[in-house]
Amino acid sequence: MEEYKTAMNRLGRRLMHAMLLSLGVSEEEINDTPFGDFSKIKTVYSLNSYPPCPEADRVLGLPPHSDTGFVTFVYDNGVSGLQILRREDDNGPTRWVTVPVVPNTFVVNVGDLMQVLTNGRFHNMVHRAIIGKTYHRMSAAYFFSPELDVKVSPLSKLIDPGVGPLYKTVTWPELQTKRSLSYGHALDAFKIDSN
Ligand SMILES: O=C(O)CCC(=O)C(=O)O
Ligand SMILES: [Fe+2]
Repeated sequence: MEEYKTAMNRLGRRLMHAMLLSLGVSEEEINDTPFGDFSKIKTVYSLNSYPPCPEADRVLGLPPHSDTGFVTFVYDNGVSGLQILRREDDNGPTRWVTVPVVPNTFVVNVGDLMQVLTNGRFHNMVHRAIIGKTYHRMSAAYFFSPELDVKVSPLSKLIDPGVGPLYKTVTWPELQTKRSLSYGHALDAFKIDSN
């Protein structure tokens, strides 16, 4: 387990760095944040079990939500069931799309705090888990979030000078509290109105 944790942390760090570098944030600026070297990152590992149900259409495995941290890696046992909410676009109205199962890969969910950190450049992903009629699905989610005392705000490089930050400074527990009140819309409370 320790070995797995070390490997996952290395992967999470590489991913977060790659995401920020892709937006033009320098390695130096990333290392200036309280989680650049990952010393202030908190990880949570959660195992989910979704047994089959004859009336699968009438139940949900996990209700719609966005993860509140930075990023989440999801690994499953090869049974599909994770769905993401696609917003209305040229291909159709707002709809649930099943994430295809690709063996030996992780699905990465972008969480609320990544949206804050990148000032909305990366967007959180609303998702849910459905239940199958026949197969038992299991998944393992590895969450990367800041330590409880870390204040997250948009990186200055990603703030448009004419507009200012789109989100207030927030800690993970503050976001979690809002989440329990308005499931799936926790971030709304921390948006800065540009008017
Ligand atoms: O089981 C899944 O695929 C999703 C799990 C998930 O969204 C969560 O644990 O937050
Ligand atoms: Fe989730």
